[in-house]
Amino acid sequence: MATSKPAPVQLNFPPSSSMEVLFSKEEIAGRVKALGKQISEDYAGQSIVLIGVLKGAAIFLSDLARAISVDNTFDFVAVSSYGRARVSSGAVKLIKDIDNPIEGKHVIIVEDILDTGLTLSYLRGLMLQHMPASLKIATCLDKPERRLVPIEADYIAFQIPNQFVIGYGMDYAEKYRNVEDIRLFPEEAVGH
Ligand SMILES: O=P(O)(O)OC[C@H]1O[C@H](OP(=O)(O)OP(=O)(O)O)[C@H](O)[C@@H]1O
Ligand code: HPA
Ligand SMILES: [Mg+2]
Repeated sequence: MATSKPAPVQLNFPPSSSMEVLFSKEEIAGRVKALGKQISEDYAGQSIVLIGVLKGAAIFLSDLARAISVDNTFDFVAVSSYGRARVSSGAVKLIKDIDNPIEGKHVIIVEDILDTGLTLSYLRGLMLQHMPASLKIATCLDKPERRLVPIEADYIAFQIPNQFVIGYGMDYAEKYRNVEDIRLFPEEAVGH
């Protein structure tokens, strides 16, 4: 009797230098500076808590925090999500909560990318339970075509079409987070 095993997933890791640059590090720096200025104006005279979503948002948060001139502190959360691309149930689970209370504080959740919206809509609900004075969302990238739940960011560096990207914190199978530009990951290299 023939038994058929599922084929092992083949992951290809082409060099990032072979990938098309969508946004150069200079363009990113320009947009981050502009967002920092906008946030500083919107929160003039107040202090804010930035909450980064590990791991993707770490690099954007570190640049954004330094582009904001009003008092700010930061904290991190981590979530695990299961088969986001394939399963529409979109189960998201918190695996690291905030370290410090945010009740009565002005909070901005910071993400690298808003894609289906499942991660941010889960986190927004969770953070609202902590009764912050206000809650907004800043994202480096917004991929509106992929949205499965209605959610929008308040601060967006760039909108992108439905293409997979890497760099500036974003990974493919944990690689390429340290790439300085945001680049298009080639469709043909995605593991099947
Ligand atoms: O809008 P969504 O469809 O929910 O997708 C966006 C989320 O997915 C990625 O994180 P991921 O869970 O892959 O983990 P990572 O941040 O550690 O890369 C990305 O960093 C966002 O957090
Ligand atoms: O385009 C993407 N790149 C990396 N991680 C992601 N998570 C959701 N979309 C993406
Ligand atoms: Mg993430």
